[in-house]
Amino acid sequence: MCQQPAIPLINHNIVFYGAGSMAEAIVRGMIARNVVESGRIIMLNRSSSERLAELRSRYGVLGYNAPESKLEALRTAPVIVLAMKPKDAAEALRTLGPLLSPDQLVISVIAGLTIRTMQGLLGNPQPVVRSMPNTSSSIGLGATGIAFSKEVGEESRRTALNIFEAVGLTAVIDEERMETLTGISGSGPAYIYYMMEAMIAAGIRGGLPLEQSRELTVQTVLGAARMVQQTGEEPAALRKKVTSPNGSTQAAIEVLERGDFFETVISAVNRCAERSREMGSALEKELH
Ligand SMILES: NC(=O)C1=CN([C@@H]2O[C@H](COP(=O)(O)OP(=O)(O)OC[C@H]3O[C@@H](n4cnc5c(N)ncnc54)[C@H](O)[C@@H]3O)[C@@H](O)[C@H]2O)C=CC1
Ligand SMILES: O=C(O)[C@@H]1CCC=N1
Repeated sequence: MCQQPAIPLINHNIVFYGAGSMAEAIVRGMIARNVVESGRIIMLNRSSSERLAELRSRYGVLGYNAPESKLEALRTAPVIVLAMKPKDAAEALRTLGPLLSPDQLVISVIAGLTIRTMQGLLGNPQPVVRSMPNTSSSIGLGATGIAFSKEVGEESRRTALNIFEAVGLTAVIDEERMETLTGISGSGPAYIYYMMEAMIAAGIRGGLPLEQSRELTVQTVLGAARMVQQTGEEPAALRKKVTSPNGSTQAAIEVLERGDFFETVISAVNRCAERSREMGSALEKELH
């Protein structure tokens, strides 16, 4: 279970600029861990007041979409988390740049958006953090990659780490590795869900009721992940322990091998990384 800090760790306002799935996952995780008071979280959305009302009632956060309140929140927050889709990022950064003072920290969760492009679109060498979290942050089991611009001081580094450590594991990495990390942990939950969809479907086709097939699949994935974590054994070693010579598992693995499962997963991770770079290049073009 998560430990609950007695005193909220974060005692300043955090603005989420973009109030979609990823912003909600981080906010939910932080509030569940009690690391920040909900009144310190301000969520901004482009237009949907229903979405903000939903977030306010679910988490007790503040939510603004009126232009003046948004600008005021952006001007004054010590920390701004950029959490819109890449296609909306350039316009948002251009709006944000002139509002900021040099001590405000901008943390992006946007896939592909580089530190250089961020600072270029802001129009100044603002301290910025490039991060790549995942949606499991909402239950405190996130995995977040973090890279800092050279302008980020020790206190701001700690601030960014506090946010993401509150919602899971963090890995400080060189920015050049961020696309690979996106391919593993940023998008990774979707690959596991896809695998689970297939396992559940197979159970149903084999005659198991949906609920049973679902429960068995969930427990299997959870148990397998915990086994790797708690035993410290390599996945390959644990796989061997399940695989009796000439048994049922071996037969199943042979089918996966015929489908080139191992290399297919690696290709998927590589394509994800490449797509992140493509999105980053599209944003970089906005500089010119
Ligand atoms: N969903 C995921 O699993 C992950 C997403 N990300 C990144 O998070 C970012 C957001 O993704 P999602 O939350 O999935 O998208 P989403 O579509 O659920 O949310 C984006 C939100 O930003 C709002 N928005 C757009 N422009 C705005 C503006 N100018 N001012 C205020 N609000 C604005 C939209 O109205 C929308 O509510 C993306 O850049 C993505 O690369 C990163 C890691 C994982
Ligand atoms: O699919 C996307 O582009 C985002 C980035 C990582 C997870 N979702």
